[in-house]
Amino acid sequence: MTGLPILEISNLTKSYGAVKAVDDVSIHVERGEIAGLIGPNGSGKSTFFDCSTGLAKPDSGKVRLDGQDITGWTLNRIAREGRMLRSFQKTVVFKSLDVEENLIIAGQMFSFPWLFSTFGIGKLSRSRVSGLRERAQDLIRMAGLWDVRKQPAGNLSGGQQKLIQFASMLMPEPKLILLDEPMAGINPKIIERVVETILYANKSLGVSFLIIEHNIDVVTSICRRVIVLDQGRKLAEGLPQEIINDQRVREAYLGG
Ligand SMILES: Nc1ncnc2c1ncn2[C@@H]1O[C@H](COP(=O)(O)OP(=O)(O)OP(=O)(O)O)[C@@H](O)[C@H]1O
Repeated sequence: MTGLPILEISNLTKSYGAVKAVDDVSIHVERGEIAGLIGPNGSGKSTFFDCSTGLAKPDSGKVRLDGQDITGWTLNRIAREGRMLRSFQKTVVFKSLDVEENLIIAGQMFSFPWLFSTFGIGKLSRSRVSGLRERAQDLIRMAGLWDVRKQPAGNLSGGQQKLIQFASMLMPEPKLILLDEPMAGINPKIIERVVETILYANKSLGVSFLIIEHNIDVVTSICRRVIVLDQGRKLAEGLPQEIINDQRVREAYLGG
């Protein structure tokens, strides 16, 4: 992992009234890396994501994606032009559409946003859908959802819906994904599957990741480097093993 970082954020600051949610934080994500962002509740992790992905405007600081200054770009522009996507803590799927349709729609929204319907009749529409369907089916197999691919997403478990959401994010071939607590509220079997899917996307599809996660076992097993926030400031940064042995991190977050 050499060369320019895929994501470089410098001196990011964001206040809400008197609360300094993020206070002069600088971090980077190397190309091809899975990095973790951890810290206690209210330490500024989601605000940091919001300001990095165009959802909130930072008070100051710079965001560079692949060497390009994207500070001030909207969430949409960052997703489409920058190919940096983010997830939210709440899972969002099209509940009445089946798994395969969910993924095809996700690909459609990015590749052909000017066309109203993916599933409309017509030759162009059919060839467009067949390309998207092929990619969708590869991702569905990889996410372990093959047997339920024709079921409405709303009939599946919360964990399976998370997998659908994650696989949908891979449809537009992103360079970098920011995941906000991907393991929250899902059972250990699905956690294993989400981990495998992240590792597949990283190794086989070349997607870099920055992941907010409270499950420390997951963080230490998949992240190459971990950054710790506390009260809006960067408390520590290093290899997972260094981080879990760091006394400051233990006191602020890991429980002494
Ligand atoms: N929209 C907002 N308006 C006012 N205060 C906010 C807003 N968003 C966040 N905050 C405050 O900013 C601080 C950081 O919150 P943030 O949600 O970024 O932390 P977090 O580390 O993501 O927490 P958690 O792990 O609970 O999701 C908190 O004090 C929070 O109350």
